[in-house]
Amino acid sequence: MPGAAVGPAGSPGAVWASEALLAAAAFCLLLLALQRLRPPGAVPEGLRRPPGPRGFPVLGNVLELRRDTHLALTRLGRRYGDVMEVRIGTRPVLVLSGLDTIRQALVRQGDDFMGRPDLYSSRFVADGQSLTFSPDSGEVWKARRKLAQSALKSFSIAPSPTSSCSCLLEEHVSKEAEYLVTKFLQLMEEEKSFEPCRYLVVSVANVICAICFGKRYEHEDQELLRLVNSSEKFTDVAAAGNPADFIPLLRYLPSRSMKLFIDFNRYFVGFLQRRVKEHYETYDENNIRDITDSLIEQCLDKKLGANTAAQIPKEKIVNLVNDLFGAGFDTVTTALSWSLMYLVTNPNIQKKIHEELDRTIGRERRPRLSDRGTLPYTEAFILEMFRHSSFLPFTIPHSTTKDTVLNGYFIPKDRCVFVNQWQVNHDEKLWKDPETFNPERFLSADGTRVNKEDAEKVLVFGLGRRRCIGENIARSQVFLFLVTLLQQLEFSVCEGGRVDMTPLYGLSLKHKRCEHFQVRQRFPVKGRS
Ligand code: HEM
Repeated sequence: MPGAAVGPAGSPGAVWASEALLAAAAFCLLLLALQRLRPPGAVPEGLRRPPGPRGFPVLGNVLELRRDTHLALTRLGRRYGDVMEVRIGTRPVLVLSGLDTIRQALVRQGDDFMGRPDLYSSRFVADGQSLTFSPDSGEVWKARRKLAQSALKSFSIAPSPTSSCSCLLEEHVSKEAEYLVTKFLQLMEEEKSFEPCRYLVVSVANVICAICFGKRYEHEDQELLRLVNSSEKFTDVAAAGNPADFIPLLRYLPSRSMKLFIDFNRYFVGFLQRRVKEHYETYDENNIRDITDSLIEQCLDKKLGANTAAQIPKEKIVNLVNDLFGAGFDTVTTALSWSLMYLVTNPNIQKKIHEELDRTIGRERRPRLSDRGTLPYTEAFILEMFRHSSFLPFTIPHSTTKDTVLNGYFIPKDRCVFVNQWQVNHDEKLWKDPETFNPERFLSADGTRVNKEDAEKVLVFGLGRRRCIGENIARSQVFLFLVTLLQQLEFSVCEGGRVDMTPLYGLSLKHKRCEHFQVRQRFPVKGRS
């Protein structure tokens, strides 16, 4: 059309211009749509994929990570940085190190990193309904977490109606710790040496049993012993990096550890179901005895509709007790057993704790939770035990809830994330001589107080949305158990007895049990209040 390219509005030229505009707009829309059709996981322009080691086809980096995964990933992190990607089988896993990077991900970008991956082993925990391990991180998870937190609070910090203790938790722990003192002295008389973990685990389990079920077990109770003494069957398979979680083929091959894991979970659920059934049979709405009763109350209250529990399917309320009981005994027992190992291998440190206890609490009265702020050396010892042992080397695996960016790296939705707590606690940029066990590193120059900033660098309870809900209870328990034991007893290992502190990798790092423990009573017990 001659002359059509120029002309006033309404002329053929104007029609051309608007067609060109339309075409340009359509082209932009098409580009946008194509961008949106970017294959999942593909890196958008201007961003990078996290660096990481090349792996073998099919296996990925599994051979490098097979043993002491926390150490292997710490070594690799030194080379590739705080945001690194490895492959386990064909599945990419994001590994986070460095306190600042972990704080950025779990706290400042907490919503993006609060998911849990759908791992094969998690399907067997609490019949796939676990608050802690299941992939749910939506509204139901939030409501369940809130309910579990409030139940835990009600039955631990609530005042004790029957004793002079400041709260129920203090009452339960004091009772169990006193029992341990008597038991250890009796074992010394009868056998001259003993293995302490077997007794610690029942006492710690009794504290969480009292809170959850209002029940205490004898140390010889076979039903409880079978449960608490086989927890390593759980921690072996639930450890970060278990190949069967990432390489589907392995699920079809016979595996002894997987079979033990499944059996353990079945027994665990059965044990808890029996307790819940007993509670339903004796339930009295005017006498809410423990956490199980209070969860039953929430279930029955659901029809009222206004409370948090209203959003949660009924069966997912009472089985919250699985998570509380499961998380509550192995972790605190492991903390106490590492503490005893550090005490017997560092007698000078034990002596300083004894001196502090004699000076501050004396010998006439029982230690209390309120003594916590008054024993800086003992607090520093506990912090150093958490840091040095880092017995939960990783948090429970996280996953991303949407596409996100961390430190300039693109991280797609549903990426499995390992958070390396061990690396933070042994980072030379944060700690002087990190491999040395030295409680003093947490104390002010005059030794009279714990340096809060240093204490907050120790990473054992996770951070952000998924941070441990039992942290306060756990810290209080470790403190009161230890202080009550150490007020009365001096721990040592009999002559020639070997103490092997090599950590054995799992969800929690354990040490080999030591049969050669001895105790000495520090002073005769008389008329204690
Ligand atoms: C020294 C003892 C303990 C340590 C070191 C510890 C540590 C942890 C860690 C690292 C996590 C995972 C955080 C994450 O994934 O980012 C966690 C989660 C959890 N802990 Fe603890 N914990 C201890 C004791 C307890 C106790 C006594 C209870 C309850 C009675 C408890 C209940 C839980 C629960 C329910 C979760 C799951 C939270 C969620 O997924 O939302 N923990 N804990």
